[in-house]
Amino acid sequence: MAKNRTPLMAGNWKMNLDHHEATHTVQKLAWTLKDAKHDFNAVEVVVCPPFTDLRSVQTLVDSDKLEIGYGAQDISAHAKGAYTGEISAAMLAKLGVGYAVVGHSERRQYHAEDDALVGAKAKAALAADIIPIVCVGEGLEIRQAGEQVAYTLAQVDGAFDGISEQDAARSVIAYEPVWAIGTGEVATPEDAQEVCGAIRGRLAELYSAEVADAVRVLYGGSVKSGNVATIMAQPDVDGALVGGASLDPTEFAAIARYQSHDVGL
Ligand SMILES: O=C(CO)COP(=O)(O)O
Repeated sequence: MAKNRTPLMAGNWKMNLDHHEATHTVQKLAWTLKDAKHDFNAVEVVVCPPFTDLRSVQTLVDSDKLEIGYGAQDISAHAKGAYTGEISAAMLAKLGVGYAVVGHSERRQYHAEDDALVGAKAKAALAADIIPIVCVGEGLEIRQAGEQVAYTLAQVDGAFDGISEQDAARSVIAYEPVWAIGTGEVATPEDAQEVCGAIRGRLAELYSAEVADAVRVLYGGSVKSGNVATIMAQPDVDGALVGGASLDPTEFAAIARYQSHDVGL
């Protein structure tokens, strides 16, 4: 069955590239895609730089009328007030931010974020019309025990608890098996499909067939231009959340076009 969801290619830069480098990278990405006559309506392209880059990226995107979207890597669950170091959804919305990654495994691991907090962040994003990219995925031990589906679906249940059908329908979920992040150990297309398909099935149970059909489920973990096409061929994979390979604009442009690009990554 043909997918009727617009694929989304999102680059998570993590803690890389200052605001000067961000400007160069987004410019080069835009030019490369323009040269290739990329249809941004056919495949959406988004970068998620560090917070300190967002204003520069906004200025560039606005002044050059780029079709590249941009998102944040995290968002506060709180609206405002005495939360030192946090960035609110309203502040991000003011910068034209369209997406926010929530619950990335690195935040779960290093900042002890649990499903309840991830859900609260997703709700804060949605309330400001920012689309949350809710990250889920199992670690190596869970995978070795064959528990990846149950584990990941429990994360989906927790993160979407209390989120309305309408809000769920415009959310994005990224399945990122922790063992495949930054390791070069990409999940097989079948591994990705197994869990992405199960996530869609769970959305149908939690909400409705319409919500399950609307939500974009991304795969993330060592995605490169050389493996993106087979991953994207899976029926329930609607895009990729790309870490390391998104720092190279030529490579990320190739990924967005599902085309192999030999940069030796
Ligand atoms: O964590 C990731 C994206 O959020 C994946 O990172 P890599 O693409 O570097 O494996």
